[in-house]
Amino acid sequence: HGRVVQVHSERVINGFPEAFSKQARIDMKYDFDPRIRQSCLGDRMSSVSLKICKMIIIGDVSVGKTSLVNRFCKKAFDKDYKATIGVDFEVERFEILNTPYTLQMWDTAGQERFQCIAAAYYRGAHIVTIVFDVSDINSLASAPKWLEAAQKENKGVEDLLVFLVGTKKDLLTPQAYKEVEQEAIQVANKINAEYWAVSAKTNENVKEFFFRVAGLSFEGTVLRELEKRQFTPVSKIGDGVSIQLKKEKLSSPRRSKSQCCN
Ligand SMILES: Nc1nc2c(ncn2[C@@H]2O[C@H](COP(=O)(O)OP(=O)(O)OP(=O)(O)O)[C@@H](O)[C@H]2O)c(=O)[nH]1
Repeated sequence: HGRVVQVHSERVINGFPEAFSKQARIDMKYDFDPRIRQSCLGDRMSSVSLKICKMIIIGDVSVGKTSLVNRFCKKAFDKDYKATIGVDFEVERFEILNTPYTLQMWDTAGQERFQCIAAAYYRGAHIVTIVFDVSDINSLASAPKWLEAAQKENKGVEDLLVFLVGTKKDLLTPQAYKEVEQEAIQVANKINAEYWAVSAKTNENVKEFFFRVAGLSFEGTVLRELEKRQFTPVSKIGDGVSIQLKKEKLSSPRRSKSQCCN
């Protein structure tokens, strides 16, 4: 119990991470839920349960999925394309409102021939990031198909957080980008996703995007935990009593419908 892993100062989140676009955002809030601030900063959340969310990163071949993850996790950009074979895995540890939080990132292959391997890793996702290339409009048109594939492996899960991320923003002029953005926002709204545009090459919006993912998924996790505790007779929020929640193994194949991330 307690904070055993030191989180890098670059991964500390105290303010509520903002959305990229007012026209295609998942929520309309500008701050963490007050109940979350109260319980996290009062240090009542951190010792109780492990907060881990699983994000899958999907999308057409060569749109820039691996580059996006590598820019954030390794601070690197490789201009040469190396196909992802099946799936790659990265972990980032955050500290959000004094509370340790882990984001697992499953970077999957876009190539058709690796699809059946990759799809096996969609299961148990809490966050779905669909990536497209802003300089290739066909890759945007594929977004609904990718979401369907993710939903197929997560049947009955109602609270998937979905992001639609346009990459390679550096390749377009501002005017050309604006035109793509209009279409992307329409697609995002249609599939209930939050829209972002980034460049792994220039690092534009990369950190902001991952912070937003971490912030929103963390909030969802903590709120569910608080709700669950309200139904736990031995302890109420604020009474200072520590309760034991069962930790699930990292490799747990699926969560139940309402127990995301715990
Ligand atoms: N200019 C530019 N090129 C990028 C950007 N992101 C990725 N690329 C390039 O696009 C190509 C494909 O990038 P990857 O990250 O390997 O694409 P991927 O989606 O992971 O590919 P698969 O996993 O095989 O589907 C590489 O040559 C990258 O250098 C970007 O933001 N700007």
